[in-house]
Amino acid sequence: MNDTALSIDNVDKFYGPVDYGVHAVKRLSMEVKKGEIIALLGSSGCGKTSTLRMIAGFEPVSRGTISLGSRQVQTLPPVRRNVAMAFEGYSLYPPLTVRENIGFALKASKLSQAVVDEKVASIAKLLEIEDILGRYPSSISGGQQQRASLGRALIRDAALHLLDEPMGQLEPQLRAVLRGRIKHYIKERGLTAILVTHDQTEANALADRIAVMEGGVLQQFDTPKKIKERPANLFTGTFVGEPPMNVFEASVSGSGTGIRFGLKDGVHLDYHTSDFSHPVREALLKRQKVVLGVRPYAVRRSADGVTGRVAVNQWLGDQTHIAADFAGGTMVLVEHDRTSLEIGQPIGIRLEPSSLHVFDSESGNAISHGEELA
Ligand SMILES: Nc1ncnc2c1ncn2[C@@H]1O[C@H](COP(=O)(O)OP(=O)(O)OP(=O)(O)O)[C@@H](O)[C@H]1O
Repeated sequence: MNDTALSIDNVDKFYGPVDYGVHAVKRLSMEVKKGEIIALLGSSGCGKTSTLRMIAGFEPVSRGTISLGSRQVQTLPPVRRNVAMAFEGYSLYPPLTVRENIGFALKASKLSQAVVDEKVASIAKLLEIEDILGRYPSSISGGQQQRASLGRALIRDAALHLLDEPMGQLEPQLRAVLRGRIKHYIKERGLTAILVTHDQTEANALADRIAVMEGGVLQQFDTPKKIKERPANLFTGTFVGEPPMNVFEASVSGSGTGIRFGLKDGVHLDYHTSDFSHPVREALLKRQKVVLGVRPYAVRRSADGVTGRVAVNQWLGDQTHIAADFAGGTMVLVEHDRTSLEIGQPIGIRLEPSSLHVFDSESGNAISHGEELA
């Protein structure tokens, strides 16, 4: 049985003439399995909405193919794709009430009015919009319109559900509650969904796999855990994770028993050759320059570490964020206890070899993550 819900194969999107206009999506290829929830994550302008709109059929594909199951759809109009979409701009029908807007999606399904009403009531309860079902779109708030649009998409029994920033207008507490409910709803029904977001918490909480995009290029397509632990390149490493990964340019040199990373301001990080596996050692010593990355949660304070000076010490209620001047840059540490460090105080900073992410200084591609080659 073919369990592929969606295949995107070498897709390019140009706004304006092909090869000369704005190149919004570049040679994108990805496959989504039935029942998966995928997040397209990236900063503004990275091409995620263009990708979603091409899948839905609202934007023509400049090159490449898009298939739903075994059906190529890139030339079909939206109505013939069997795709349900919740838009950023809501696009509810103004002359219909919220109840009619949500139920409208089931018009073609030949369900009895009683069944439609029951389904609408159930999705409205899930989205906490039961009290506005009789109102018209013009008389409800942006957040309510967004939930109505989401309800209209989720109620459908489509091959694919596309959700564009589905909770962008909602308050944080409501977002957190709805995230859980929406995920449960999608999973319970075995729906396949792609959501666009620039919020990594949302992507991590909802998605089975995250597609990280930047500059129209897919940077990495992996589980949230893999993206965090094994970022494919410097972009993904620094984009995903809060606070962001610390990065430092470094030279690499080896002696008989050691590997030395030389950072700015004469700072050296010395490791024993046995701290790295043979393939990692070989890959590192082939280079003269690399970029070292370490997550703030993985930085340790230790008397025998390299000296940094505290520049910021902030207790956030459940964790401390410390920023230290270190090797010509800033090293951020996250600790679980409240610390009493003074500004300007020297601290010893230790980077365990197992927590080091090493990237190629030219391509930005990952070379190793701790013990393992990337
Ligand atoms: N209709 C258009 N005409 C010309 N350029 C466009 C058009 N729509 C988008 N673009 C450009 O294509 C690129 C990708 O835009 P897209 O909307 O897909 O990004 P995005 O990641 O969804 O951003 P956002 O989160 O801000 O919506 C951007 O450079 C954008 O300016």
